[in-house]
Amino acid sequence: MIRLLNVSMMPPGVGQPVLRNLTLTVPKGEFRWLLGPSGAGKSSLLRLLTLETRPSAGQMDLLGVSVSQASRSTLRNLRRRIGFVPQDYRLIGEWTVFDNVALPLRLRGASERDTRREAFAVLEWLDVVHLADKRPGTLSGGEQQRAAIARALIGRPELLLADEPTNALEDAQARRLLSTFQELVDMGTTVIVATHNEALVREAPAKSIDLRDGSLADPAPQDEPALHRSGTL
Ligand SMILES: Nc1ncnc2c1ncn2[C@@H]1O[C@H](COP(=O)(O)OP(=O)(O)OP(=O)(O)O)[C@@H](O)[C@H]1O
Repeated sequence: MIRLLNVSMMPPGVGQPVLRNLTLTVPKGEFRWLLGPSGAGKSSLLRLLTLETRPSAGQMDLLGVSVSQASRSTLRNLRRRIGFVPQDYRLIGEWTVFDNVALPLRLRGASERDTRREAFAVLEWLDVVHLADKRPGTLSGGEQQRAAIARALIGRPELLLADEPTNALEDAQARRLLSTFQELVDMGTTVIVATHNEALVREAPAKSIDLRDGSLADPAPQDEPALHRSGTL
């Protein structure tokens, strides 16, 4: 469950908030599109939800943790429960795809045996297992994007956040990614996907968080109960 109550966010050195007074709830195991024109605040909201930045006002509860009151170690544990696919992938160029994907588990001190098993499982899931030994710089944009998605999924996150995860994918791959999101939702994962891809949104209609100029375009629907907890997005 994600709950924001009157949350604003003002980056340091910026005179005005880039997110204003957001109040919204996303129940566990639900999917939301994160929509809005360029500059509306989608990436800023994802940065809040990945705990890269903190609210400057308001209250944010993520996966049962009240973020403003949480200790450093609580936040560190919370971060491990969140998977993020950044817009720019952030793959480490000197490492193989396998090592990039394995990183979250290695940071947690998982055994090499478990790490290999999980890494190959997510690489297969994302259809990039044949690229395990390649370096990101030798891959196409779509391949790098799928590797970044595999890295976000390796820890079996309870919350998956993705920033434009289909912008380098061909239509068939984007559709396939939609079914991966559906599988995650069916497993109880909360999934939030920022996108400009209107065709994709039409293909998988679901509730959305609509931002305009740092605020919710239409605050009311966020408070309505979920219509679909399973089945199609
Ligand atoms: N750290 C920062 N310092 C200054 N301004 C910022 C900062 N972060 C975001 N902004 C501003 O906040 C606004 C929202 O930016 P954000 O990147 O969240 O929008 P977006 O909806 O993700 O846009 P796009 O679809 O183009 O990626 C923009 O006007 C941006 O310039």
